[in-house]
Amino acid sequence: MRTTMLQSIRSSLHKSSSSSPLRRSYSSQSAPERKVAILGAAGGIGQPLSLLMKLNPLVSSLSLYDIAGTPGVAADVSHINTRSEVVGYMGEENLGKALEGADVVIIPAGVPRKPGMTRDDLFNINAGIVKGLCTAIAKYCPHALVNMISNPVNSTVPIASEVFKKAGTYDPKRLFGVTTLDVVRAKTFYAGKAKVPVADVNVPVVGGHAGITILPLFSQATPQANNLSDEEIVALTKRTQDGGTEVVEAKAGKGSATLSMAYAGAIFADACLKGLNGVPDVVECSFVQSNVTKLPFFASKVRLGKNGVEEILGLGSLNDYEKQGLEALLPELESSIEKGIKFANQS
Ligand SMILES: NC(=O)c1ccc[n+]([C@@H]2O[C@H](COP(=O)([O-])OP(=O)(O)OC[C@H]3O[C@@H](n4cnc5c(N)ncnc54)[C@H](O)[C@@H]3O)[C@@H](O)[C@H]2O)c1
Ligand SMILES: O=C(O)C[C@H](O)C(=O)O
Repeated sequence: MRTTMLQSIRSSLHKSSSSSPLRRSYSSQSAPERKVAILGAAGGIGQPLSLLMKLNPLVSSLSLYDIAGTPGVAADVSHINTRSEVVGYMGEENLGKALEGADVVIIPAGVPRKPGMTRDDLFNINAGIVKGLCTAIAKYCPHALVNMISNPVNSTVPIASEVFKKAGTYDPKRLFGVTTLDVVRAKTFYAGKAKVPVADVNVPVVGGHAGITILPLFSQATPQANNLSDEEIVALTKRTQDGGTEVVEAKAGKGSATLSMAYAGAIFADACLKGLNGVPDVVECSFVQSNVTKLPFFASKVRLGKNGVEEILGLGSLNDYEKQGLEALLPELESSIEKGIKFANQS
């Protein structure tokens, strides 16, 4: 029973756009040494994400950093009999050690929403946290792939890019806003409505990670469902855009999505590791520096490789409803990006 459950979690983490025999044998037999650092590891997302990364056989060293609570989380997770060595680091004086040699840094550090708040309401606290952490990344592991989870992602990713530019370490191929939870939600909600097996579903989600900037492209969903009305597609779109708020309200003041986010973060980090390891055809949606629209950052499908972003895939063909959604999201996304850039340069 125990083995079966572990196997199924692992196989879910390892399932991706291509499941060739080459990939299966590669990941299980000859995975190189990889260090993953989680910043904010003792938090609501950080703890289950630490667990999921401990289950990932592509990780050889797991570095858990937070301002408090990491010794306990690290001791706990380290007893799990999987490949990675786990070390917990607590306090700013230990941040450098936590980051040194990291291949992938995942950042879920910062405050979450309460009911009635927007993600942008988190800016005042989280912008400073992200800026500090990215300054340390530039110093201690400038070549790591950075997976930004902290909200507002539409602004924290631009903040990170400016910090790295100032430090002279910016490589746009290595900076990612994690929007995987939007994809996870779109898949779940679509499968439920279209009555198709959820494991077979793919839905690209583009734009950004807040409200209307989250644009699921159900016209490109597979398997294609012909049984959904326009009204149902509108409702699915809105539910995907409001998925975070749905959880915030249900948690009634006790935070935002943590478990589903940890799952989504683990999927995205796994994709980054596979890309680094040379696994072909690893494609995930992510908020990255982009030429897909007139905006400097945009989420779309991205092919991951040995240097991070290998190729930014276009939007594909959009129907009229999606084209309207795209036009509508650009001003809000632009101002969130500008806010992040301005913050990084003035403070
Ligand atoms: N991208 C997404 O899809 C997505 C989804 C869910 C949540 N989030 C965001 O993730 C963030 C974390 O959410 P949570 O529920 O885990 O919050 P949480 O409060 O439970 O945990 C945050 C952790 O960050 C730590 N922290 C604070 N300042 C730090 C610093 N300077 N260095 C290192 N760690 C620090 C805290 O000690 C805490 O353990 C929030 O900003 C939330 O909005 C993003
Ligand atoms: O909604 C939030 O505040 C957290 C996160 O961005 C989410 O989408 O669940």
